[in-house]
Amino acid sequence: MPNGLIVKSLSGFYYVQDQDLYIQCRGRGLFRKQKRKPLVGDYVEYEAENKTDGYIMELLERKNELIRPSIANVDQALLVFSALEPDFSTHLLDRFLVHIEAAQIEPVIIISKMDLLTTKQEEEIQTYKEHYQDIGYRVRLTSNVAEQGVQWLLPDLNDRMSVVAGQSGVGKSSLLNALKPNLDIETDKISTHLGRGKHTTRHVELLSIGSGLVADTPGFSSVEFTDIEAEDLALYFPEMASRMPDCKFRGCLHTSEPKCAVKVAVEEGQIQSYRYEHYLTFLEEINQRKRRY
Ligand SMILES: Nc1nc2c(ncn2[C@@H]2O[C@H](COP(=O)(O)OP(=O)(O)OP(=O)(O)O)[C@@H](O)[C@H]2O)c(=O)[nH]1
Ligand SMILES: [Zn+2]
Repeated sequence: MPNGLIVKSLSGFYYVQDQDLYIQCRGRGLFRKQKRKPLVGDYVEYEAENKTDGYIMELLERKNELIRPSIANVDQALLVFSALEPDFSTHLLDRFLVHIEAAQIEPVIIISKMDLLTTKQEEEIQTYKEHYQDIGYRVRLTSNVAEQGVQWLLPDLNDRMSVVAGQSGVGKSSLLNALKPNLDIETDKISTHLGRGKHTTRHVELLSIGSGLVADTPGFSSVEFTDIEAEDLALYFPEMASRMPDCKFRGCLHTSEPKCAVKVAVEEGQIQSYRYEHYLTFLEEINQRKRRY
């Protein structure tokens, strides 16, 4: 049976892309009975009745699943933060990063509105950029995305599926709109093909850019640690995770335990102290939440 990718879901139809084929499918009745809902981003087995219509017969295993937007198999999140308006906050950045690490999604940290900064402020952002790069993260700085286009971002988008996320006002829509000139070719083709106007109904759609896919709608804008356990938190700080095996005690939470390799690294300046402070804050939040239940 042929395999394809659901690139759009609208009014009970799933649009399955299989190389050059673009097939309007219905889900098998069985899915409803089993309470399984095909999602945009799902890889599926389908049966085509002809070149344009078919049925989804089986959903292949999902790597992950986001709620908003409702989408499966996300590889990467473009985490947008503005340098100013709203002010850049490592606290908020770390909060997003923990969430993304826990979901096993690769982050790309994008810091927008660099054009608004004084030289001194710019140096500060450059320092943070180095800190996060040292941890192993990709960091991209950008000014006026609209004029800049997206050439700078294209290499990051290839061969994977991305979503855009970040708090309100940071420039997520601006980024998506900057991607659009590239995208319109694809969307136009698809719309004509389906004989309906473009963007008439709000829906999630995967758009191809270069050899990558991007969900055409901003994703989550806030995060809470609802499903993260205290013992796991340090795993989502890569620079702590790599040092944990050297802690004296198994199950070390890196707070007041003796011979903690993480705390030694903080004291020696190998781990940024603000990162460690955020770890402690998040740990406290997780423990508070536990006490409430
Ligand atoms: N100076 C400057 N302004 C920017 C930049 N990127 C976005 N903006 C402006 O910032 C404001 C917010 O941008 P949006 O793209 O709407 O932000 P958003 O993240 O989509 O916001 P929500 O829709 O509220 O989630 C708009 O007025 C943009 O024109 C930038 O790189 N430089
Ligand atoms: Zn420790």
